[in-house]
Amino acid sequence: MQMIVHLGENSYPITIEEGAIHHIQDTIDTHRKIAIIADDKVPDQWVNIVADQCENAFVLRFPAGEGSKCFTQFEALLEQLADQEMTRKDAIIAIGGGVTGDLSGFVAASYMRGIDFYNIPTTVLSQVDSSVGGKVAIDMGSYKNIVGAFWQPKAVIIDPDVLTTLSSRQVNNGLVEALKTGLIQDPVLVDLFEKETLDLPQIITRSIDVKRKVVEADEKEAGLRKILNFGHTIGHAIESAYGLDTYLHGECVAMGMLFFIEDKALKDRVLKIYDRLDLPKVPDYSIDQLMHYIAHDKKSNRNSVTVVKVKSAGSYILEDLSFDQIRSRLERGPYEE
Ligand SMILES: O=C(O)C(=O)C[C@@H](O)[C@H](O)[C@H](O)COP(=O)(O)O
Repeated sequence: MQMIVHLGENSYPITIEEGAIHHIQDTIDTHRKIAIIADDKVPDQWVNIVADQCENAFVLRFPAGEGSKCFTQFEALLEQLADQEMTRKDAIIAIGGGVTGDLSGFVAASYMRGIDFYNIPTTVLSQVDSSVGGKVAIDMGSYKNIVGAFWQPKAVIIDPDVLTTLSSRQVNNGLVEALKTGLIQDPVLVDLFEKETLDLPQIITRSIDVKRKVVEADEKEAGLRKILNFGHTIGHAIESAYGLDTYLHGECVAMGMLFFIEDKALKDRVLKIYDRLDLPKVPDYSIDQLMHYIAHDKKSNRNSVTVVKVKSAGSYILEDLSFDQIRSRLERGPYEE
């Protein structure tokens, strides 16, 4: 199936289809020089399938992990594009997860002030969320996504078949972003997490459809798009406080959501889903340290931060909380009502 993200001249198609990786020419102009960027954990088989369909491609690998979303890696990739004499007419294809998409997308947004960027997500997290919407970024030290741009891809190709090479931890990590999407916008998506078997293609399709609509309504996060940050205010802070490679992004978002689910029955439901997904418990934390990171959140103002709360599945409340109010939320802890 195909969906279009309607953004005027930045509109693009999203293909969601088993086997889609075998016919990328349907949405990618492959008759030009193409830099394929993937981290070193993306299996060769996926990279080769894509490279073999391009007329003139070269592959750039970088070390897997959040640590690669840094200035050094960003610069190294840009240098390699220049060494390969990439021009403004050429393009980048990212194959991988959220880190690969964020980093390669920011390289694409920056090289010669912007070249075409295509995303072929190969993790659940990137297939349900990060590949769509054009947020591209690197981290600065332990501040997450603090340097970046909005740079929409020209096309996104989602092939659920490529998920077969992922570890179950990676699958579950990604599913958290889909659960997040359900909690803020789509109760049926939440129900899917309680079925006997998890229907991944359906979870992906429903998540991306919500994401597409939110991005169409608010591309640059002036208002509504902030709801996609449910769980991220405290989640990003935990991710930073524990070192960016201790917990996975989705695991931290799961922890962060608990602080702002404001209904006991819903929280119990969500905790059962967390058990099923084998997610880690919220570790001990220093409130001062988390507050330090929260103050640098992109949703922060001078003394407050916009947070997303959920009282019933499929609906959100956007609220400005003072730092003191956030502090008392942290004092109460994630498991209290
Ligand atoms: O696309 C968005 O908008 C999101 O907020 C999706 C988030 O799940 C994603 O993790 C995003 O990268 C975080 O955004 P940030 O603005 O807090 O860096």
